[in-house]
Amino acid sequence: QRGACPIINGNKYKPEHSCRQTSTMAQQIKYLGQEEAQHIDEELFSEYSFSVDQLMELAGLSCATAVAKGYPLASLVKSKPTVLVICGPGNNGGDGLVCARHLKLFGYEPTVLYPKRPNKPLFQSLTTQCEKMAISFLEEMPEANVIDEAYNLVIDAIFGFSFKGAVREPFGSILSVLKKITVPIASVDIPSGWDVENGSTDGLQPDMLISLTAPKKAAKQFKGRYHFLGGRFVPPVLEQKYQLNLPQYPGTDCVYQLN
Ligand SMILES: NC(=O)C1=CN([C@@H]2O[C@H](COP(=O)(O)OP(=O)(O)OC[C@H]3O[C@@H](n4cnc5c(N)ncnc54)[C@H](OP(=O)(O)O)[C@@H]3O)[C@@H](O)[C@H]2O)[C@H](O)CC1
Ligand SMILES: [K+]
Repeated sequence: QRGACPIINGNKYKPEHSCRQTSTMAQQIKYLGQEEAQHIDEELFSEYSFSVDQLMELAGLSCATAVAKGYPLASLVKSKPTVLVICGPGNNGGDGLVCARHLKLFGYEPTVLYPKRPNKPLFQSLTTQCEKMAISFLEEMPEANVIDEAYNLVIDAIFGFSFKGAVREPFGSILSVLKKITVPIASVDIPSGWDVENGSTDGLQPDMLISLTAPKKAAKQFKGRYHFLGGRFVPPVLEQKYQLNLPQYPGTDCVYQLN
């Protein structure tokens, strides 16, 4: 069923409808602006009483699942199933730590670069969980040729929907290296360094994008091979309030392939 119909009829999608039938009444999935994404996030915590770590766990699991679908273990070209996970200073970085842990459980060999660590219990716990699962942490960003030789792919969990302005160090240098690598990049929620609404013409060009909750406007500029939707935690009332028109996730899957 997945991808059979490009027009999505929110949670009222019925498989027996043909595309011709649904196109008259269906609406496309919504692409969120920066403020709207932040409002939804805030509402999930305040009105709906979710905790950050609950949603981060589901977001990170979605990312690991999308990676496993796009880059199955059997398809990897290096002798070991190595993955470099680069984590930023906010919740996007937290998603990356959760993703690394699930990738390890899925049989990958993740290594984490986490150069700016917030002094908060949540991020310290996520770091400890990774360390206790024998996931190693790098001290510094490797050169582009080293990444190409050592890793099958890179997970970009540096910045998400709160990114604004010119990139500050050390992330400017990290992004410059990422622009030079040839192994695929999978970006969590937004390709890091992209304007959340307008994208970027000379920024990263990830091979995979995993949009969380709903795609952000920048995702319209995404030209990579795989666009997944993840973060299957939105209560229907909230979805309706913001008219997200989310697709029906297949069965019990935590990701939906948009293209
Ligand atoms: N509802 C959901 O879908 C959920 C999504 N999750 C993930 O959370 C991120 C958004 O997380 P947030 O913490 O709000 O923000 P970011 O991770 O995008 O980044 C904030 C940090 O980045 C620093 N920052 C911002 N701009 C720059 C810049 N130009 N240069 C360098 N650093 C920058 C910022 O630093 P400040 O000094 O400005 O504070 C922050 O440290 C979302 O995208 C999802 O991935 C949740 O996991 C679950 C719910
Ligand atoms: K990102």
